[in-house]
Amino acid sequence: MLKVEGLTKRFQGVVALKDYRLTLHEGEILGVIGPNGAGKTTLINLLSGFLRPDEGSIRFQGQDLVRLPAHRIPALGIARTFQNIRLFPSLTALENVMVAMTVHHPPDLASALLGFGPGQRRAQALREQAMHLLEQLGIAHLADRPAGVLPYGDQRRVEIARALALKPSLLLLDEPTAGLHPEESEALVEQLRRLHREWGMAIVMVAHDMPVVMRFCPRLHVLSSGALLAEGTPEEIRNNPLVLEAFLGRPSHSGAA
Ligand SMILES: Nc1ncnc2c1ncn2[C@@H]1O[C@H](COP(=O)(O)OP(=O)(O)OP(=O)(O)O)[C@@H](O)[C@H]1O
Repeated sequence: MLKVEGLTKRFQGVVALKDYRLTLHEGEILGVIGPNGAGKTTLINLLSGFLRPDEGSIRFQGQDLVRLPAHRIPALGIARTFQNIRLFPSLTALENVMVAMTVHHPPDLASALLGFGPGQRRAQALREQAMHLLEQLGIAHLADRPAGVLPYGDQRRVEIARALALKPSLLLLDEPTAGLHPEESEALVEQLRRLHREWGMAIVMVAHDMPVVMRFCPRLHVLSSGALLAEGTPEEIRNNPLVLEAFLGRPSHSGAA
């Protein structure tokens, strides 16, 4: 469903991503790991259309994403979350999810969703779908609370519910467990696993949290200084000397643990 070739992005003198390639199949889960500044968020920004590459191609279900205007990408079924959560803080959790649904619906419904204009019956159906998404993430009881006052972990869940409201076939998660306690991370990963089983969307998850990535992702890419350093199963990555060196910042044969 996704084929990326030769993807390169520079910021002034910095090469944030260079010559990156990826083939992702329907329903596949890929974890992307790497030290700080390795290019992980840049990759998510490129795949979601937030950034344009300097070189390379991104083909998603046969379409060339690089040539499409960024605002058309969510409607194709690519949804993302952000490392630093970006919700509308004064809208309720439910409203945050409903706003995302307007991507697939015409403006009259968008206004109905927000409480005015025609299309109120369809709006009611979508309200129920949004509620169902909050239920699946275990936060239905928070539907009417302003998103900005929710605990961090619940804001992450609202963000994931909002991404799912796009009915994505590709979900891009940027550090979904950042800032969560280990038990919270565990619970969120369990919910993601269930959602993946039910929905079957492909997922690219960028994360620092090794236990989470290793448990959730059957296949990993390791980025280092913008380059694809290694790929493989969690087991292969764990035993790869290049990866140890990139993470520890010294040769793995130095005897350092
Ligand atoms: N908008 C930007 N302007 C200038 N440089 C940038 C910009 N975005 C990223 N960079 C640089 O590109 C490189 C890759 O950054 P990126 O945020 O993709 O890394 P990362 O792997 O996500 O890091 P972290 O784990 O710290 O979030 C870094 O050197 C970063 O400073």
